[in-house]
Amino acid sequence: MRIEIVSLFPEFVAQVAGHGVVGRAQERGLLSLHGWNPRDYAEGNYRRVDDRPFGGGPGMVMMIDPLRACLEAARAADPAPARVVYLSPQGRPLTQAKVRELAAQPRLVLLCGRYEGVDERLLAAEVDEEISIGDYVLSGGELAAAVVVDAVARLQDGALNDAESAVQDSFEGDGLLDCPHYTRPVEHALGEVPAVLLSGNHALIARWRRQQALGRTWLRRPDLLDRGTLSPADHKLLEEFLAGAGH
Ligand SMILES: Nc1nonc1C(=O)N[C@@H]1CC[C@H](O)C1
Repeated sequence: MRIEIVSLFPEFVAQVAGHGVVGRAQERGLLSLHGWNPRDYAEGNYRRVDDRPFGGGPGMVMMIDPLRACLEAARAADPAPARVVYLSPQGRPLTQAKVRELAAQPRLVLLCGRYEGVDERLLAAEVDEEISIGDYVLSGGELAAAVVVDAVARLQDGALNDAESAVQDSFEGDGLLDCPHYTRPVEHALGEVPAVLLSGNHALIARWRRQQALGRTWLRRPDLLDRGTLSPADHKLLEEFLAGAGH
């Protein structure tokens, strides 16, 4: 998979996304990141990329032509069809389902805004979809792009040493939150490890983990739990969990 990063700070994303799983995915040739800076495509002595907003108001807006020329160069860099994504609070929320959809694309162009944002005419002409990583305002879209790169990279075949961990992660598969995790030492001043995890009984361990995932989702993110789609076994596990938790 190839990802073009269109940004006034293109090296930013490569630095943030160059470690761990994402760095390894790049080393394994599963993913390549390519930075493109609209300032390299701006005209004039000052290579202007932004200007004041029509209608007045604070801040600056990114201009059409440097971005348009930059996007054209990024598209032309590879024959694979590219999905152009603009990161912005006005976008649809990034979910694991959306990550899976993006991870299946041969190529992505991630457009990172700065200042107040981008001239709407450029967005209408060039962008396939807007995506938000959350309901807050960042100083630039680069961190959001790095989030997309990380989430997409780990889903590339061969990126994770233990493919199972991608399935067990929160939101994978059934959309539940992840169960709690423990590791050595068994005894610690901060508490003990649940005995079931030391039992060696894999069926009981799987049951406990499923019950914890259901219970934690119900307690922390009930919006993710559509009880109507739960199996009878899951209903029973959840009821048992809630009874034990005094709910
Ligand atoms: N939340 C978000 N999810 O994706 N991007 C953002 C975000 O805050 N972007 C900034 C808004 C103005 C500046 O141009 C960049």
